[in-house]
Amino acid sequence: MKEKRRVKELYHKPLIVHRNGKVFLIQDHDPYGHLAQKLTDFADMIKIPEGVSTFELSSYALWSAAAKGYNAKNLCSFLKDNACNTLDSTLESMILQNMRQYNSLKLFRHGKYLALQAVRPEIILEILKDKPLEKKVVKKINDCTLLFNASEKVELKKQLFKKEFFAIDSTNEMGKELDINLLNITRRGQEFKLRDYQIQAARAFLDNKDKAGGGGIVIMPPRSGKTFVGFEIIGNLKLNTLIITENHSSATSWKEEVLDKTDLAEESILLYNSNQQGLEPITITTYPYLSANSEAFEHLAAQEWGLIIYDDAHKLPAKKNMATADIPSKYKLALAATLARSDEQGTLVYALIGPKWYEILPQTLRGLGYLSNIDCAEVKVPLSEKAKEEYTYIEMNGNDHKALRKVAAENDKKKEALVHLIKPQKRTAIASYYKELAKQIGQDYQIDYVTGEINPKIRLNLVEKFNTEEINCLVFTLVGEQFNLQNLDVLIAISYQGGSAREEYLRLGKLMEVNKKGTNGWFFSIISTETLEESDYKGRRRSLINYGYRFKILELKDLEEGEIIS
Ligand SMILES: Nc1ncnc2c1ncn2[C@@H]1O[C@H](COP(=O)(O)OP(=O)(O)OP(=O)(O)O)[C@@H](O)[C@H]1O
Repeated sequence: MKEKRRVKELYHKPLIVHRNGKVFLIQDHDPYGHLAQKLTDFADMIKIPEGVSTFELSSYALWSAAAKGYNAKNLCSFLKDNACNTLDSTLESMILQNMRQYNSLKLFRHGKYLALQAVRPEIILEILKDKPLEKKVVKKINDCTLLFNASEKVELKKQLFKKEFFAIDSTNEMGKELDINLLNITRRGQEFKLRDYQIQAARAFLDNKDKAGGGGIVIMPPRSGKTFVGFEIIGNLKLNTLIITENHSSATSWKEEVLDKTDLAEESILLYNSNQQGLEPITITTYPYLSANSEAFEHLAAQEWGLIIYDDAHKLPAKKNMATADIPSKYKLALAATLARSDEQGTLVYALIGPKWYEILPQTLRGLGYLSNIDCAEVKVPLSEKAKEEYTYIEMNGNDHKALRKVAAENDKKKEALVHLIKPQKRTAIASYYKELAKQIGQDYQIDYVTGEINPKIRLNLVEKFNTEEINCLVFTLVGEQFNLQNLDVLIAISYQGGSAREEYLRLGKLMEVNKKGTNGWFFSIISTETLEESDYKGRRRSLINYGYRFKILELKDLEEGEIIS
């Protein structure tokens, strides 16, 4: 009895703060997720599975917090008030040290050079201890200032970041004025109003932007309206803007939205895909286009932008995209659903662009009714006799994993599960990594399919037909990832790009927007048991569980026995 009381007392508060900076949140103590949301102000969300969420007081998150106006003493008091353990003194000094970093280093132009100025000579001495940084120095002009070649900016920021130094980039240009206003009634004639959290996100950027050289990050889940946060910021800054997106489809959709929801004339908005074009006050382009066309890149980089919006900013740390961070602009906004990357370089965005000014968690938006609740299920089916024979043959003769994954993907038995899951009254999308499989399902069940082989115009037309509810079911491959499928009830995955957690999150993202009926979304993944596909899927399932989703495991007989989708 005494022991029980002791344990209860031990966990009578919501947080456990580890000396290495990990913060564990016991969700039972935070039923509405307010504390989890608060933690995003100064920590990075690592995972939020049911039960206990994990956050990390990383150096960049603490630097961001200091930039937002938090002080180390208040932050430590907050942690102490909410933690059931005693705060380790080494952690307290780590917090203090990291927060002191804010405003201690500045980058600015010095003639044709880049100057890095520290508030104390010891910081410069520390920097010079790092060989790669020391090698880049052109000249030391005094105890607190080093000069570098201007072309080294991105590399310099990258290396400073590696060593956990954060420099405020004050090299930014002025930009040109732009007369632009958001419309309350869109050009398509609909009422338009920003949601409260979108206004907060834009305010967080606008209020803080000048504290760290004009750059900053906003993190919001898929389908939460990051585009509109971007508009609110453009509408307030009223400066010429370059928008860089992940692909052509998303660039087109930015253009359509700017046209629909602002008073800017169509000729002032440009989809930039040829360096022969003149630039417009709002120019939209893509990372792949810029990385493949150095002339176009140079052309854009020679302008004085007022604002650059990096959409899907998790793409920025990719080697081929990183140079885009060097395009000069007065302000820079990075928009992302997550900074997670398989190479773990996502947080480099802090160094390249600036602090995290705002983050809202998916669970907060689900609680507010802006994102739908999604039921996830893994449907396990055995290999058919034919597939089993093929699978075993490959295993015994070279064990080619690519070939094994394909056999598992094309397992005939999956179709038995599929017929139970496609309901005429439910709006359903079927996702397949393998295009032949997508085509075959489409042909076997007379469902329209969107694959890379289909003419882009026809693809767009099929998506439009789906979104206007002329058709209720669609099969898509990787090319379909870029399209927004509206008012979806069910997503069924039938084949996979190995263990890609990103593909999993993008697929799930298609169900996140609340459907017209306000019912839960259903996400089914059909998996061939005792194959590589099954082991790949474990990691994918884990990644969604870490975002707070719950999984049911179903077998064929469960589908045969009863109605799974209500
Ligand atoms: N303020 C709003 N008013 C009306 N609809 C909204 C609003 N905000 C978001 N939406 C809806 O959410 C959808 C998603 O918006 P948007 O494409 O900007 O999200 P996103 O966060 O960029 O998503 P993704 O990460 O998938 O690109 C919009 O098409 C719209 O239907």
